[in-house]
Amino acid sequence: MAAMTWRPARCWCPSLLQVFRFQVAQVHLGRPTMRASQQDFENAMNQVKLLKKDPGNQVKLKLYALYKQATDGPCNMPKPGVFDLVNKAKWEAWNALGSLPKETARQNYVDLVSSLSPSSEASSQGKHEADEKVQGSKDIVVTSEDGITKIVLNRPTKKNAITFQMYQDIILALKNASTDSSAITAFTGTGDYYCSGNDLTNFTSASGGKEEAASRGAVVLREFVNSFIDFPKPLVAVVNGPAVGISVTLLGLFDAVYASDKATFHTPFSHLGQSPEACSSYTFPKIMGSAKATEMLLFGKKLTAREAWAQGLVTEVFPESTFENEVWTRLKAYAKLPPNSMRISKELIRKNEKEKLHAINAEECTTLQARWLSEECINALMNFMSRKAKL
Ligand SMILES: CCCCCC/C=C/C(=O)SCCNC(=O)CCNC(=O)[C@H](O)C(C)(C)COP(=O)(O)OP(=O)(O)OC[C@H]1O[C@@H](n2cnc3c(N)ncnc32)[C@H](O)[C@@H]1OP(=O)(O)O
Repeated sequence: MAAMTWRPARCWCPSLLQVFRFQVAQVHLGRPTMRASQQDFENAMNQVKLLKKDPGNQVKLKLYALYKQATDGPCNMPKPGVFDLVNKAKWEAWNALGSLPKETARQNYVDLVSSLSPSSEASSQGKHEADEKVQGSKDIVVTSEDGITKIVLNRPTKKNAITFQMYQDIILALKNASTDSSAITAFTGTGDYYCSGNDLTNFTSASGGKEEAASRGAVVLREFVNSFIDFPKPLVAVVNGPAVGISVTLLGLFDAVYASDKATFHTPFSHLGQSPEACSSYTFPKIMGSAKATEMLLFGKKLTAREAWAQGLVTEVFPESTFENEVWTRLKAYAKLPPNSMRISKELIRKNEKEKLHAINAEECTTLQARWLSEECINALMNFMSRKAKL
């Protein structure tokens, strides 16, 4: 293979790549404790698929590089284009391993996978086994009592950012809640955040090319938002803390929004090279007027709970100290009202716009699918992922 001339190209995110090269160099120097068999290697590959906790992008790039080195040997692919940021990061990772022998790469891969805390994974798997059987993942917890089905975003270490699995779990939870014995369905978050929106690694960690990931994302998003448009029972958001992105835009499809006074409401779509979703391109101007909607959806103005209340996005703001007690006491009382009457009244309020909302949702998803492939968006996602990588 012709020696690859390596020019110190202007890195799109030098800190991430430098950190990554440094880490890969460490792996390169790693001395295999024993020679991993092919079976060990295959077992390690299967173990990666079972990891419950996302190991982060640096580790995933390292795993990718060691896998390629162990199976294909030294990097033999042409360097991707400057704007193909994700594949360029993967190419850099592999190329950084140089002439590391296949056997050593295989052993390092096995060692790295086994270091991703399999014991704690096992205990957490045991601990959440029951939950996952019910909801599909431990990150969405659904309970039903006092006439209220509560759907809880339960990923506090990641500010309740929504993964692809969580989108699916919420769709299922709403489907089940629409026919269960509860009168009201409520959403809330665990920890200090309500929700920090879409998990920004959803696309960078997705298998297949970025076009496939964007297409799949648009399909999931459209189904996800439709499940809110079509939900037949009173739907209440209990906003326990800061809300970002899709967790804010969805509020236009809720029937009531109760917020702690520590909650904030932020839709940084332009910053992310993205565009509005969850019908907010229609509901926000309708709720707060086009100028206030522009400040949020285009300029990314973050609102306090009181500002969101003044603009009609929030129904009522409660002091943090009494928020949980006041809101759940009120919802338990509302849940005792005749459920069919509430459902029929909601249908009267919403039926005239359902078709329009479905069409708006479809258009927003098509627009977003293109935005996710834009350089603006890819750069923004990479910047987010490298913002903590410091040398
Ligand atoms: C099917 C696809 C549907 C797509 C629909 C379109 C939806 C669009 C949106 O929702 S756009 C909005 C996306 N969200 C964001 O841009 C927020 C990004 N996060 C942040 O800005 C900050 O994390 C913060 C302001 C929310 C909190 O900051 P801070 O208090 O400093 O905490 P950390 O940043 O350290 O966060 C702790 C931990 O959580 C991880 N994390 C937080 N938010 C996200 C996220 N949205 N995606 C992925 N990961 C997130 C963060 O990386 C930290 O992880 P670490 O401890 O570093 O492993």
